[in-house]
Amino acid sequence: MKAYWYDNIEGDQRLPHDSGRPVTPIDLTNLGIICHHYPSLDSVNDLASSRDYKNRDEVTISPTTLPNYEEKVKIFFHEHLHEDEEIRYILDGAGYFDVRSEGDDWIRLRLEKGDLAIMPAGIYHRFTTDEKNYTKAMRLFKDEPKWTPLQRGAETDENNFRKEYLKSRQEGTILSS
Ligand SMILES: CSCCC(=O)/C(O)=C/O
Ligand SMILES: [Fe+2]
Repeated sequence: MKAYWYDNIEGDQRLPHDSGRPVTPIDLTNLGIICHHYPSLDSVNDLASSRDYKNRDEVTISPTTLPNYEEKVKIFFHEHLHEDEEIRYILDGAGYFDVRSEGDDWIRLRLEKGDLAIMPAGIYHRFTTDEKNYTKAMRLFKDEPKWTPLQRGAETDENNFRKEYLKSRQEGTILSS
């Protein structure tokens, strides 16, 4: 996993957009983000049990495998939040998660095969593949596999999960395990 400040230069979202300014693990911890590199599924299974995640699915984001690819890519890259923690494990290929910093700037996380990221409920973020247009990811869910993105707007700023997230960041109460 590599983390850096996004360069904000207009253009293809799939390009690295690396400003050259690195983001430290402490910056990520302060946002409530946890990253691991797990070469085998055993560690993923252990993490799933320890956080009581009962379900999972796999998604292959590429033009040939994902129905309505172009539409989905747009939805993934539209800034949103979830009311659940988001855990993603990259099984193959690579992709970028952009997450909002405390000052509302974009931080880009490049995840490759074996990388796992946990993003807290309420954090604003978006996702894109890289230029190879291929990300195979495992999505972990506590209960039924459901994926509900709430696009950023006045309503999500008032969302209780968003408010809880901001509160927890002030208090530093999200555990970084
Ligand atoms: C790489 S998993 C597909 C994208 C996704 O689940 C998500 O929540 C993007 O923000
Ligand atoms: Fe998401």
